[in-house]
Formats: sequence, structure tokens, C-alpha cells
Amino acid sequence: MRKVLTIAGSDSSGGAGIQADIKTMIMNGVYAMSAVTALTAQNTTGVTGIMEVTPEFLAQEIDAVFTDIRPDAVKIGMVSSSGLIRTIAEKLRFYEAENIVVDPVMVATSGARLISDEAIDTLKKELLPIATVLTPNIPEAEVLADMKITTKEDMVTAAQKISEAYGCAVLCKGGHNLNDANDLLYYDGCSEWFNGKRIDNPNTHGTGCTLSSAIASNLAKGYDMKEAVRRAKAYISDALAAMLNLGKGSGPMNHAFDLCGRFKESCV
Ligand SMILES: Nc1ncnc2c1ncn2[C@@H]1O[C@H](COP(=O)(O)OP(=O)(O)OP(=O)(O)O)[C@@H](O)[C@H]1O
Ligand SMILES: Cc1ncc(COP(=O)(O)O)c(N)n1
Repeated sequence: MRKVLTIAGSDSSGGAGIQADIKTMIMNGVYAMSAVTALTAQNTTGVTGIMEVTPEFLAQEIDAVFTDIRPDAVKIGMVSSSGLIRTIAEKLRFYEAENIVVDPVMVATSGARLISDEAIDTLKKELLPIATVLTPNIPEAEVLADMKITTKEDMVTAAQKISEAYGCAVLCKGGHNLNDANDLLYYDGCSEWFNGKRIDNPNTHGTGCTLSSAIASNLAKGYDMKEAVRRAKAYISDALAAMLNLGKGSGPMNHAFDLCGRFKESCV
């Protein structure tokens, strides 16, 4: 069985972060492991508290995983401070980790800032250069490419700029566009669109975490970059189309959409 490690924050409401990652990995047929960067007190309406682990403890978590069950892919999500980012970069270099998917989480769907400005600089210097693929949404791509994105052509230019700066594939996610849900992959000097029908579902808490974990799972299973993205895009579309509606704000997705088909009566 292929193994995937998520290095990310915990979301107490289970819609994003480590919880979304583990649900996604299980549904994508890989063994899921976690190194928690922070606890968040969070629900569908907002984040009320963040408690980071120390860099030393995060190092211990990563050591514990790599010295026993070596992951075939690593997904990195919320990492809010420079010390934690440096620790991750140092450990992943030391263990020569493969298939590193970085979701440069900056702001939660609910509007809460999940990283400091200083940490964004460290992210650029230390972590992005070791990534296999980055998955920024449009506001994150604007920060990383240092440009405004208003058109499809801008998405391509930004993805190319980021890819050339950090030597990795870039998937610029179009979930923040109002008319479609088309994502742009810039890989090996070429761009390719992964088009998605916009699903009329306001419950999008954790879509970015889910997509990046699905990509990591598919890379771990040996799919090439394009196929890994194509399958991950299909997964997120199905999870959104299952139309789960929980909580008072932007709710989580239904990762059990497949199981609900198979075990109809037990998924009420
Ligand atoms: N309403 C929607 N219908 C279909 N696909 C969507 C919708 N919203 C987001 N997506 C898809 O979900 C994935 C995540 O995109 P998005 O741009 O929302 O990332 P994000 O902002 O990082 O997510 P998050 O909500 O976790 O912060 C992309 O593949 C995007 O196209
Ligand atoms: C622990 C954690 N990690 C990531 C996100 C981003 O996800 P979203 O933008 O969907 O809220 C989050 N809200 N919480």
C-alpha cells in the first residue's frame, strides 16, 4: 500500500486541514499519516484560536514517520511561522522526500489569516524550492507571482512565473472565479487547463486541502503529474457535487460520496 504524509494544521470542525487530508487520502486508497503543525479552534463560520506546536516537536513528528513508515508523497498545508517552515524544509531535504505537494495556505475560506507576512518570505526561500508541485488559489498566486490576476491569460502568466522561480509544477486553482472552476497546470514549460463545471454549492470549506491531498495520493500511487491532477479534479468535483450541507457557514464536503452510493441506508 502507498503511504502519504500530511504536514498541516488540525481543523476541529473536520472540514479542512489534517482532517480533510486524511479523509481524502483514505478515499483515494492510500495509507494516511500526519505531522500536526498547529491546532485550530475552528468551525464553518471562522477560526477562534490557533495553537502552534514547537519546531522541535514538529521535527520529532516528522522523524517518527520517516524513520518507520517512509511516505511515497508528502502534502504540506497550513504552516503559520518561519520556524516551522524551516524545520519542514530541513527534514524533507534530510530524508530526500519525494512527491512534495505544497498548498501555500494563506487565508481560510472564512477570512482568517493562517500565515504571517514574515513566514511567507520563509516559505518562498525554504519550502517552495523543494516542492514538486504548488497549488495556489488565485489570491495566493497573486502573492507568489507578485502580480494581479484578472483573466485566464493572467493565470497562465502567474503559474509560469511561479514555476520558473521555484523549479516546480504549479496548479493555479480557479475556485475563486465566479463563472467556472477551471484550474491551470503549468508543468515542464507547458500549460494545460483542467476544466470543471462550477457547482452551485456554497459549502467549499476545505476544497484546497482536499485537492492537494488527492494530488499527493495520486502521485504516491505512481500517476504522472497530469493524470494525478486530472484524477484529483474529478475527486473534488464529486465531493462538492454530493451537496453536503452542515454548519452555519461555508460547510465541509462529503468525502463519503462513494460509500453513500454503496451503503445507501447507512448514510443518512
Ligand atoms: N463551486 C465550485 N464548483 C466546482 N469546483 C470548485 C468550486 N469551488 C472550488 N472548486 C474547485 O476546488 C478546488 C480548490 O479550489 P479553490 O480555488 O477553492 O482553492 P482554495 O481557495 O485553496 O480552497 P480553500 O477553500 O480550501 O481555501 C479547485 O479544483 C477548484 O476548481
Ligand atoms: C487547519 C486549516 N488548514 C487549512 C485551511 C484552509 O482551508 P479553507 O480555506 O477551506 O478554510 C483551514 N481553514 N484550516
